Amino acid sequence: MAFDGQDPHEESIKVCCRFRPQNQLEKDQSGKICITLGDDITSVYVPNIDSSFVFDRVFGSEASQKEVYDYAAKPIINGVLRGFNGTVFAYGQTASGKTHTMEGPDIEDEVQMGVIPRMVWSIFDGIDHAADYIEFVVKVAIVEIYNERIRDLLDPKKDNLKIHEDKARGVFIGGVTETYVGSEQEIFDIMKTGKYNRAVAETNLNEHSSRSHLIFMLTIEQKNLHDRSLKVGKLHLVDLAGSEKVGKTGATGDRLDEAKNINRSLSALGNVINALTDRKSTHVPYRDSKLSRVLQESLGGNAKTSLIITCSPSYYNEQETISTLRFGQRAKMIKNVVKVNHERSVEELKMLLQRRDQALGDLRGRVSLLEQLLRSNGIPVPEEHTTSSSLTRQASAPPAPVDEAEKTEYEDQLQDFVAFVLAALADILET
Ligand SMILES: Nc1ncnc2c1ncn2[C@@H]1O[C@H](COP(=O)(O)OP(=O)(O)OP(=O)(O)O)[C@@H](O)[C@H]1O
Repeated sequence: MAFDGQDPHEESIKVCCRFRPQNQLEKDQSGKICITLGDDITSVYVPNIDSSFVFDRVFGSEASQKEVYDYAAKPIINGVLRGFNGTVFAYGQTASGKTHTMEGPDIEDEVQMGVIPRMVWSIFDGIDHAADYIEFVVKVAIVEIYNERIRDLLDPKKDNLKIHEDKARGVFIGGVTETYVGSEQEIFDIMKTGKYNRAVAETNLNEHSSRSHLIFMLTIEQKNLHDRSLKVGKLHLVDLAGSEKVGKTGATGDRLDEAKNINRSLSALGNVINALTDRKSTHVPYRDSKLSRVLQESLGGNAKTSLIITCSPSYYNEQETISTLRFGQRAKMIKNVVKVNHERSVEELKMLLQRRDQALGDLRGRVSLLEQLLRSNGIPVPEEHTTSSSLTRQASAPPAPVDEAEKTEYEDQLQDFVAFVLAALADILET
């Protein structure tokens, strides 16, 4: 495995906190604010619990979509274009601004568009500016996790997809529809299809968009046409379900089950984060929920990850805001180990074999030339040899290679043999 000159290295998760403006309900409740933002743009103080929380960046309610994207998501997208895995996810209570941040109120409006549409523009911009010997393939998939089932939003009949893991691909969702895309507009159309399929389920199965986790997955393969090497970057953009406590929702019956499932997957996510940041913990419970399993590489694994926690500034939602801030603070301690996913393509391997065969041919030619020289000087040419040490005692012709695995050994022996003949010739010249 090659790493594009960059060895695997540790990288902390980047955690940003975004406060939205107060909504009408909050203004009607009293309009009181429960937080004070620090002048340093990285801290937020909660007077009621006399605690400060420090993040990589804290965005106030006036922060633009572009500012949030440029700081929290763009570096991750650039990483994916260099062959790293990347994840941007939004966590916060219902109506705190997760969807506003990830999608935005209008995915085609330049000012209002959120992280996902901005990412689409960045990716195609990156592709347009890449060297012309790099060939790109971009694939998109969209799923939601609802009541512990993974549903394919590009083919809703697939409503219980399974998670698999193997050495080459890491953790992945088996059988998910991956659509090849060649332009920004194609991705926007796919996003609309996904949104439509999600909305159809909504009318059938209660209103659930804020109760399911939405995962937008994008894979970028880039083939270098010069050396045939292949890099694969995977991007996960995640809009989580609301994180509020079950009690506050006033849910009963099916809704209560739903709320418990959301809580279960979010608390499983919290447990994973706790285990990753607790030195005493030896087991990370990724398998306790579909969500934590899908995000396995993003938390403590091979991915550049950015978490955007979204909060209400209102006194009315203070408890949820504090719990979100604590979640973010804990996540900030996670260290991932990231590396470029540099895979060997079949063409690259064929080319390397071809080069080695050529080098072997060159060596053989050199050997027969040297043998002729030996013979013309009346020196007997050794018949067979096995190791370099036996060469010094009894020179011999190298054995024919049996298979590819033996070629390297054969090559070494040829080189030893050439060295031996050169030494013999040097002796002749001296005498
Ligand atoms: N930073 C912001 N600036 C202006 N309006 C915002 C901001 N964040 C959120 N809003 C508004 O607040 C409302 C709720 O936001 P949003 O739907 O994004 O919440 P959510 O966290 O995704 O909720 P859910 O968990 O239900 O999906 C929306 O009307 C949205 O436009």
